[in-house]
Amino acid sequence: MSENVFDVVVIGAGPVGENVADGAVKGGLSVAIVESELVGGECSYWACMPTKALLRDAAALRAVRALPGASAAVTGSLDPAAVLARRDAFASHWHDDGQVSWLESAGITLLRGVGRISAARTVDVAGPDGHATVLRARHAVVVATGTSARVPHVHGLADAVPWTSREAAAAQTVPGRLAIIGGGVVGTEMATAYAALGSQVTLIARDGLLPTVESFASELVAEALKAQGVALHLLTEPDSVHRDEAGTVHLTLADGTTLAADEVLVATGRTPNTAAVGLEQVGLTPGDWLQVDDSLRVLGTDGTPVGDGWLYAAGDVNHRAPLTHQGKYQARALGETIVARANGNPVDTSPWGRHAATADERAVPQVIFSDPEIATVGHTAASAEAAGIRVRAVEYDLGAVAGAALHADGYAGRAGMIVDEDKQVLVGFTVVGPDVAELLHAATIAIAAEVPIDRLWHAVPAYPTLSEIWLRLLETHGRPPEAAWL
Ligand SMILES: Cc1cc2nc3c(=O)[nH]c(=O)nc-3n(C[C@H](O)[C@H](O)[C@H](O)COP(=O)(O)OP(=O)(O)OC[C@H]3O[C@@H](n4cnc5c(N)ncnc54)[C@H](O)[C@@H]3O)c2cc1C
Ligand SMILES: NC(=O)c1ccc[n+]([C@@H]2O[C@H](COP(=O)([O-])OP(=O)(O)OC[C@H]3O[C@@H](n4cnc5c(N)ncnc54)[C@H](O)[C@@H]3O)[C@@H](O)[C@H]2O)c1
Repeated sequence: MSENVFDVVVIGAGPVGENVADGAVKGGLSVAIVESELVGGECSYWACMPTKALLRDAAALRAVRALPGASAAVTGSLDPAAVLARRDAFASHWHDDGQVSWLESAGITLLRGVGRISAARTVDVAGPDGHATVLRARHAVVVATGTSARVPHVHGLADAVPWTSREAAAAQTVPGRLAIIGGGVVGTEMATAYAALGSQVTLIARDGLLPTVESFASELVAEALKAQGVALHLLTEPDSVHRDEAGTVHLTLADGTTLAADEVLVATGRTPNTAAVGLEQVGLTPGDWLQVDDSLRVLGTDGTPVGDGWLYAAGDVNHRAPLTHQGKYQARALGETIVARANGNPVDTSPWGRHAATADERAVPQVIFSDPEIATVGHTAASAEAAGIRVRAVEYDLGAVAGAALHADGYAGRAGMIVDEDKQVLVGFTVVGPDVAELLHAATIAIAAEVPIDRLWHAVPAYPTLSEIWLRLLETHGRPPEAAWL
């Protein structure tokens, strides 16, 4: 067994672990990163990149078909083999050489194997060749181990060998019939992708389709999925699943409906990869999400940082905002935090402070790449109310904006903004419609910068663009009374 000492040890080389390591190295610290599968994590090989590649061709085709002159130039149909081949390239053919080279160029030491905390500031690495290494950290250990698909306890489901998001993202053939359990983001995006690739898709959504977004957005996507031939079974769930000898999967739903499919995809949420990272060594329960404070230090059961604050958790594993961009945002803050503490410098975790991941609570942007797309940031009306904020919600028909009508014939979309009526600032924004993803960042800036509504009236959208929705929403809300926010 060999032993090595570094300033920082990171467990998990997904997008978040990589960025924590990079930040610490740039601050002059030595870093070892431990990875048990592929450097780059879920996002690069089985999540963001391959799934968006599966969706992109169908979105482009839809855009062309909404314009009579352009659609005349499109004579064939989608080529699934070409889509899957392009997806393979975006998943780097499931090889991580490129990201390993980047680690090397950044000066980060990679150890292949499973990392496990064995004592304070100590990580044991069980290498694939049976070689064990002990890593000691002078300053910090960071857990960035992400999540795995959660498979619910449904009778017969595990025996039916279901697809998880990994198999859906990496499939080499398109099933004739695909049943999807779960109407969240994964379920909705994969229903969109596989319907376009030619599968007969059935989606079972216990809590309705996309239950956490504004209903005007989820309803438009539900209608569009139905129009694409997707069978929606809402507000019910599977009671039992069985794969017969011929390979057909049979599902019986709680409402008595029976279904048959060639594959079944489970998309019912995630479970943290903490079962084997040695949480018991620090008095925590293996398999639990990691609770963290504002500087991402792991908290013990008494709510105070573990040990003297040497253990951190970033990304999906802390359950704050399980998205790649938010995890990388945490990673940037955490890299600087570890460097500051190592140098005995102060750490600013006040709201919007240099070392605080405040946006995780106030301004999380997300694009759901359904057809039509949904783009959201900050609160919905329901979440603002639950947070005790006095808000006013206004909505507007996006299709009525000149830029939208020009963008596509029959453009159907809608947008809504949530205004904190006491502070007169935007706290939430949702838009649904074809090609709305790039509209989102303006709203993210308005929320993170707390731009007063009165000032937003001076941010004039160009004509004729989709962004004119901003003007219509402001007009619908009306100008705040003078000095209302003082
Ligand atoms: C189907 C799907 C699509 C998604 N699409 C998007 C999207 O479009 N946009 C977006 O922002 N987010 C998307 N997400 C979410 C995104 O994938 C995650 O937020 C992101 O991957 C989290 O990064 P992470 O570094 O925290 O964890 P991960 O990417 O999960 O990386 C963790 C790494 O740790 C390693 N590891 C785990 N345990 C150990 C151990 N004990 N020792 C050593 N290594 C270990 C793993 O092998 C893995 O490489 C999607 C998720 C799914 C499932
Ligand atoms: N474009 C993106 O940003 C993107 C894309 C995909 C995934 N992600 C992230 O990946 C994570 C996982 O997504 P997900 O869709 O798996 O989880 P999710 O939590 O978004 O949705 C899971 C859904 O499954 C349903 N469900 C749970 N148990 C069920 C059961 N037994 N039967 C039927 N339905 C059941 C729930 O009602 C819920 O709506 C999320 O954090 C998401 O943000 C992001």
